[in-house]
Amino acid sequence: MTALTRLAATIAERRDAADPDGSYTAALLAKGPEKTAEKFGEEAVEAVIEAVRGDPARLTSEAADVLYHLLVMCAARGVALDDIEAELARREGTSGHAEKAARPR
Ligand SMILES: N=c1c2ncn([C@@H]3O[C@H](COP(=O)(O)OP(=O)(O)OP(=O)(O)O)[C@@H](O)[C@H]3O)c2ncn1[C@@H]1O[C@H](COP(=O)(O)O)[C@@H](O)[C@H]1O
Repeated sequence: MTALTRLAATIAERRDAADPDGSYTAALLAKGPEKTAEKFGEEAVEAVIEAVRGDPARLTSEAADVLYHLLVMCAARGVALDDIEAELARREGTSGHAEKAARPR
C-alpha cells in the first residue's frame, strides 16, 4: 500500500467517524465541500508559486499539501482515490494529442 493509498483511507475514516476537535481533516470537512475546494485552490496556487521559483524541496512540500487537499475535496463529494485511479487507467495509452483531436467540436 502506498502513502497516497493510506492517506486516502485515513481521510475517508476521518470523514465518516472522526471528531472535528481531534482531527484537522474532520474539522475541514465539517465546513462543507465548498471550503475544501477553497483550501485546495489556495494550496494549488502555493505549489504554482514554488514551481515558478524552482526550489525542488519547497515544491515537494507544497505538492504534498496539494495531494492531501485534493483528496479531502474529492472525499467531500464522495469521489475516492480508486475512482481517480480508474479514470487514469482508462486514459493509459491514449496520447493527450490524440484525445484532444478526438474531442467533439
Ligand atoms: N497530509 C496531511 C496534511 N497536509 C496538510 N495538512 C494540514 O493542512 C492545514 C493547512 O494549513 P493552512 O494554514 O493553509 O490552513 P488552516 O490552518 O486550516 O487555515 P484556514 O485558512 O483554513 O483558516 C495545516 O493544518 C496542515 O497541517 C494536513 N493534515 C493532515 N494530513 C494527513 O491527514 C492525516 C489525518 O490528519 P487529522 O485529520 O488531523 O488527524 C494525518 O496523519 C496526515 O497523514
